[in-house]
Amino acid sequence: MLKNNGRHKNLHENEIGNEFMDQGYHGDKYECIGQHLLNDEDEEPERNGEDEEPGCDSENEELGSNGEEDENRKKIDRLHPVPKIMLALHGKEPHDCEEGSVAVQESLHRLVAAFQRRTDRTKAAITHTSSPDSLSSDDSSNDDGEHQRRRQQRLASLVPDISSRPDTSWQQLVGVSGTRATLKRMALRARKYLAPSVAIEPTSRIYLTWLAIANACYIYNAITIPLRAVFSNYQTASNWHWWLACDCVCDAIYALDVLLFNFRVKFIDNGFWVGEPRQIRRHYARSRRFKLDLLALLPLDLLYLVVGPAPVLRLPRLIKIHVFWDCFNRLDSYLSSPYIVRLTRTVLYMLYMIHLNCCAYYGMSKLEGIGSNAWVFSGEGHSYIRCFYFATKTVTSIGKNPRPENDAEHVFMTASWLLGVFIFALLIGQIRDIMATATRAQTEYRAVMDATQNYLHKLNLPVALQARIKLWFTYTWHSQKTLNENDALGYLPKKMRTDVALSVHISTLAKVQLFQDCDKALLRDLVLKLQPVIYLPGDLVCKKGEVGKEMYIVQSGQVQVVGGPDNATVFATLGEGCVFGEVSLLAVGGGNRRTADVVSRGFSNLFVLSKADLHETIRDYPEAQEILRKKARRLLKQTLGDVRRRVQPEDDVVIRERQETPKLMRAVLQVVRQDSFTASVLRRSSRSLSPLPLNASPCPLHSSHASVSSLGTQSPQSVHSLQSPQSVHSLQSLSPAKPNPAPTNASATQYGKLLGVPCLGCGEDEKRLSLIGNFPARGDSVTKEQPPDMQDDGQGSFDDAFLPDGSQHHNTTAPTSSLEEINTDQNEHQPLSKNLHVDLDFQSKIQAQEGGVSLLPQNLRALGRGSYFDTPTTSTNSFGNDTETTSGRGVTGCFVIDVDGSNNNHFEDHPHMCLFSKETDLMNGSPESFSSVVFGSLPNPKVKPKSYHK
Ligand SMILES: Nc1ncnc2c1ncn2[C@@H]1O[C@@H]2COP(=O)(O)O[C@H]2[C@H]1O
Repeated sequence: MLKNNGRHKNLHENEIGNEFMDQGYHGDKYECIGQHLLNDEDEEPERNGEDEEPGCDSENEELGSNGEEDENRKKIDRLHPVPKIMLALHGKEPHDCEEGSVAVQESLHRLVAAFQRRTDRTKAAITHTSSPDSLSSDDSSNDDGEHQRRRQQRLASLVPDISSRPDTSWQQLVGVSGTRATLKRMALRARKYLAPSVAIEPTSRIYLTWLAIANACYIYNAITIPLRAVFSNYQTASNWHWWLACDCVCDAIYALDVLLFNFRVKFIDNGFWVGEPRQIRRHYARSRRFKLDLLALLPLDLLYLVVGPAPVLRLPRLIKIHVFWDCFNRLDSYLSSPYIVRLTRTVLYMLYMIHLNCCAYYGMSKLEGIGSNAWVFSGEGHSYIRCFYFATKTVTSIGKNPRPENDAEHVFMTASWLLGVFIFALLIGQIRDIMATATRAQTEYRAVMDATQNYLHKLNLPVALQARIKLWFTYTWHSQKTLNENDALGYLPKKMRTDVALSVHISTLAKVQLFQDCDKALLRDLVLKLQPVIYLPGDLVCKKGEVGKEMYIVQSGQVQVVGGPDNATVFATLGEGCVFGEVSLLAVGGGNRRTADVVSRGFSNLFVLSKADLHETIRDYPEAQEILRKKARRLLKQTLGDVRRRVQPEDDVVIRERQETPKLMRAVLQVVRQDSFTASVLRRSSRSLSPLPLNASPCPLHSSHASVSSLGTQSPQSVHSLQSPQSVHSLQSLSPAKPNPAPTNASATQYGKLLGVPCLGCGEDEKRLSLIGNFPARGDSVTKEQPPDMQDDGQGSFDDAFLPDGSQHHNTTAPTSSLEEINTDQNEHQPLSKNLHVDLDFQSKIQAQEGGVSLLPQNLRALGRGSYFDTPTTSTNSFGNDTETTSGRGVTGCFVIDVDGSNNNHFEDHPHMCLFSKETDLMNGSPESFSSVVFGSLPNPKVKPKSYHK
């Protein structure tokens, strides 16, 4: 039992020792824990004195201090009693296990003693190296209590640092200099690597470092052995012990290479890395390399004792040439510029050949006698330099050498020239190849760029465009050193290409919200489909209205989402990791058109993802679809919001000042009967005339339904005050930019006709349109910037084109029409009021229709032509599925359009819009043909549709 206890003790001691030795910093952590434990006690003033006894600094004294050890033991007993569970596990009662617990406690006591010893050393080191003021106080002060407390505090304040900054605190705590600490760390690491049971990775840095060391020894031997053997003036009796020392070091490294490294280097067997030490040893012992290594270590140098210091005896050391090759091969694959490694190796070969030739020449000269004839070395100057010069001229065949005079000299020269012709030429060729490979990408880039420029030149393209193309080439080359990144990875298996692409672009892709929120597999699926593209400053990446076929991720640089006149309004600036172009790709707005222009701000590197690739991939990831859609909807909403917010302040004017009533209207007013309905309508519709009192109207219809008001000079407040069911409602102007032109003759005629509409077309049972607007000039637009169907609900409803408060969705281009609504029904008014703001971008709608997106039929359906124009019409309405006969050719026509997008053409249920066309029919005519567009509602919502189809 006692023996066992002793074994336990040793075991624990060893463990503790190993822990400290192996773990370096961790050991310090334990110190801190120990210190912590002790600090609790140290806080008590009466104990301070004990801790700071002079004996604490001395290891031996401390160990020998039984009193303190007992004290520690008590502390441990208090803090760490032997756990009952341990006793239970051993099936013993506490009193039965006294001996066992003694062993454990012994170990713990030793552990604590070791902790405390080191802690005290550390404390001493810290206080010793602390600031001068603390030092001075050390010297001067005798009131230890205060000083010790401060030291305790300082020490305690270091504890968190110890855990957070292993390296520096480690150095601080052990009080060693940086170099010593580094050396110690390296030694620990080397020890870890060189532990007998540890296999070494052949690609590890430590093995590569070792190979470089062994290679240096090989090069030393390769150069010095022939040199010392031939040039007798290099190794002399006075310096040969230095050579001997160097030789011994190299031999030791050779031996270590065999024993420490080659017996531990992993190898591949049957496609598996073998790391089992016994197998590695067996494998190396059976290898050819082991035999060569042993041969290289042949201790012929021992013959020095017999024949004296003859460097030739070291020739076997040159057998280890595989170390040289191995080292360069590994460096080749390890370094980022392998060409430098290859070039170095080839140049070394060449220099070594010249070196050997030089030694041979000097050797021959020595044999024949220095300066004995014109061919041999004359003995003048530095022997090695002169011989090296001769050898260089001979091997490269470029120098004029002295003529050989005997057979041996002829043989020597012939061999040298052959060496030069074959081997040297080969090496020079190799250098050329290495250089060509190193610069191949650049050569190809130049060739492509030159060819492109020639072609552009031939095409006679504008110089500016040519310059941009050149700029693109230059920037692309300089930023990624290739014109097509994917080319370089073409030979790799797909999985590996994915890994490469992921690791290359991970910094960007990690910022893409989509990839963060979705299945990680989505990223892998998509990454190879991302095509890198570079855009130059000002390049248009997406054009509003174009069909979206790709979406983009910003890799670097910035792009701007712009809109408004001259693209002057920036909706958003998108940087690295941002995704754009997905709105049209996912048809979130109901169409596949780009909703905004996107411009590259500077040089931008983008990833492009085609529609097909996106759909193919996210088909399997419904959550990704949802995220993209949500984001697209949000963007769409935001863009619309931006458009609305950024409209010119003038556009916000709901009611503008009335313009003067045209003369023609006044003339008409004069000729019609003043108490007629026409006169009443004209007055109400006029810009400046006061309407007659409503009850003066002879028309029963209007007396009961229409409350017409001249709103020309009313303030918005007054408009609101008029909003009774029988009142006229708001007047909207979409056109601040252009004043309403005075009607031309033609339009004046129309205008006149229009003004006469209610009475001309009005039968007793027929209701009329009582809305009159100003005529915009031909070709003027009354459009909105945003097609109404591109709303975020994806349904394309017109209602979504309006702000929640029903305020106007303003045109930012050049709206011109001033509209006036006369409504008789408050309930009717509300939706109509909205509809007055409807975006009527006919041009874009018709384009959209041509592009295959049926926006128009869904939202604008001509339901009928007004009967108040006398121009015959012949065409048939073909909006949507509606087959009603409507519309017509001719000068003008009135179309009542259902604008609520419900495809419901019942007048009773829906507000309507009246649209006047000057020429041709609405559907077949070009958008420019609309000379005027006015909006309005029916005075009587219960009117029958057929009333309008006369
Ligand atoms: N307000 C905005 N903020 C950020 N991006 C936008 C905004 N509006 C539009 N976009 C992006 O610009 C893109 C233009 O093309 P898409 O309509 O396909 O998709 C659009 C969105 O991705």
